[in-house]
Amino acid sequence: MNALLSVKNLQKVYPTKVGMIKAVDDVSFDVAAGETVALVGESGCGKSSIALSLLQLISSDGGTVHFDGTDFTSLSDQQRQQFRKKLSIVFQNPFSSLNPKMRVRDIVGEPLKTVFGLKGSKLEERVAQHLRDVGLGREHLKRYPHEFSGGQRQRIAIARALALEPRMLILDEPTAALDVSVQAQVLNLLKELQAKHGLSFLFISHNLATVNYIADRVMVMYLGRIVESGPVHSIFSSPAHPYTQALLASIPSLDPLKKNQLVALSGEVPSPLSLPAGCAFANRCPYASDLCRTLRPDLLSKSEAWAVACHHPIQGEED
Ligand SMILES: Nc1ncnc2c1ncn2[C@@H]1O[C@H](COP(=O)(O)OP(=O)(O)OP(=O)(O)O)[C@@H](O)[C@H]1O
Repeated sequence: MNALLSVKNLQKVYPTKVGMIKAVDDVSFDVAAGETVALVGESGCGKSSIALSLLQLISSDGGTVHFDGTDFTSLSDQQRQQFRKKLSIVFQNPFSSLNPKMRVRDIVGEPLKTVFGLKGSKLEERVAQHLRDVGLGREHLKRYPHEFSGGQRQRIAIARALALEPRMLILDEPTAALDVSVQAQVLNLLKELQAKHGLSFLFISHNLATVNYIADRVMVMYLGRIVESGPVHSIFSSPAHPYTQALLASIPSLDPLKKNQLVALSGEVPSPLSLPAGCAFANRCPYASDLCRTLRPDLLSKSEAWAVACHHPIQGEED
């Protein structure tokens, strides 16, 4: 696979008054051009820390992030600004991510002005074109964010992210704050835009039904580490990691039109301040052995595109 984004051994540690939190621990993955890779896991497992470290919006504490062949972590701030054009982010909450004092024309136009130097009618034309791409019209140019619904605001955020003509979008729970019917419309819009512009997506979500609908591959995270990764259709029909199995069992349906947020699994999640020596999932795992409690399993290939970090992976029909 020819990777557009290649992350190797990424680390992110937060020093706190009571100790160090390893939010991202030795995470490696690739995203190919045009591919959608999803990152799922319970709250606090480190998904946002990965997204922010990829863009170096927070500094990472180890590892490399190559985008289009260049190591993002070794660039100067100025060089990084250039690169952020190619790798953009859309945040979860369209109510807080858009400046309430700016008109849509300026929200979408600002990056076009500062980066491409557009002004006057050329700028207005380009903004109108980006708005059209996300299903909004010229009549919206002069309006402020509070005049729009949640779904429309997320469309504006997407138009802004696409204004710089990036090759990849990081989508951090892009539909979580929206009504279910609107979620489906935004997901379909993202798919359309992906096909039109050949975009890659890193799609961060709590919602497995949404992931099933939009992603090619999925990475399941638990306490800072990837515990299973591979094609969505394989993993969702026959999960190999007991944690993935438990996540899938906790949702009633893989229909993206149903509200399918992850529910809390039984058993206590270990404190990120003092992780156990062995597998971090062992205390919640029905299959855990003494080996699991003492030796942390590595993420090993199960088949060409499928990897799992478990001493006792669940055997599926394909095995
Ligand atoms: N600025 C910070 N200072 C200290 N700890 C932090 C900070 N940001 C995140 N953490 C901790 O790092 C861990 C990973 O958090 P992160 O927000 O990346 O997880 P997440 O999977 O994105 O969660 P959510 O789905 O709730 O957004 C958590 O234990 C969290 O409490």
